[in-house]
Amino acid sequence: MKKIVLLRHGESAWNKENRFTGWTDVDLTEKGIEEAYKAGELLRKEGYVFDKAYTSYLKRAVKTLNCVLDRMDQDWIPVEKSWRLNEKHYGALQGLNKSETAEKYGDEQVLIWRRSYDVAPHALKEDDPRNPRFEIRYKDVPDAELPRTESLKDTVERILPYWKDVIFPSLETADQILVTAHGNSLRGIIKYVRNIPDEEIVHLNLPTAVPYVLEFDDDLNLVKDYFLGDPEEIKKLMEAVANQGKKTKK
Ligand SMILES: O=C(O)[C@@H](CO)OP(=O)(O)O
Repeated sequence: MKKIVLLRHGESAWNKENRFTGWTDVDLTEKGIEEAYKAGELLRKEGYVFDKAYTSYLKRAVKTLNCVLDRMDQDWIPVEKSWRLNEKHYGALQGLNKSETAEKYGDEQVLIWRRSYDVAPHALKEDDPRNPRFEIRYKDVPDAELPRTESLKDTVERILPYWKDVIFPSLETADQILVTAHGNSLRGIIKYVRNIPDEEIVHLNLPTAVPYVLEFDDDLNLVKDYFLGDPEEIKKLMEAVANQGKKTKK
């Protein structure tokens, strides 16, 4: 059985402050580092031996991967980073507190911005210092491909070439692959792989640092997918993520 493990990064500074993050390069908190080590411990106990890992250009994902591999004593495996695995770009919402945004625009609107498939938040202006075109790390990405905001649909469209051409074909020679990325970039991958309808993807909330396993048969058909860990605890964590966009959450 071939496996791809998807892992959202551990808690970041802006997860803790409940701010829209997107492409902002915030670090892990102490708790986030602990969560990442815990995920590594779980994967080690379950006997995972990864052939290769993929991650984004954002340090919360990169550092989570490093903690996981450290705990598994698999620091040596090849790692490839791609901007295409970055979080959904949250446009002008980046930096704003999610509950305060819900106070201002309502829970419904925030849910649409956070979880709908094809609605994007307002775009960053061309001269906004947060515009990715000013960042050296994206210097090799054609400007037309650099987002100023994204819907999940846009995110899926920029991830898919990388998934189809690089990550998925690597299963032909590898048995176990780890992808460490972000809540929405991974929702996009799961939506594609499981063929989840647009209106149902609203309900999927990925908790931080809980491994999600995709199992494939020898013909690379998906046969099983599941979270690793205690289902009751994971359910609570998923609900907590959903509630981050509500007025009552401070
Ligand atoms: O702010 C973000 O970039 C994401 C992930 O933390 O948040 P949300 O869960 O609101 O999509």
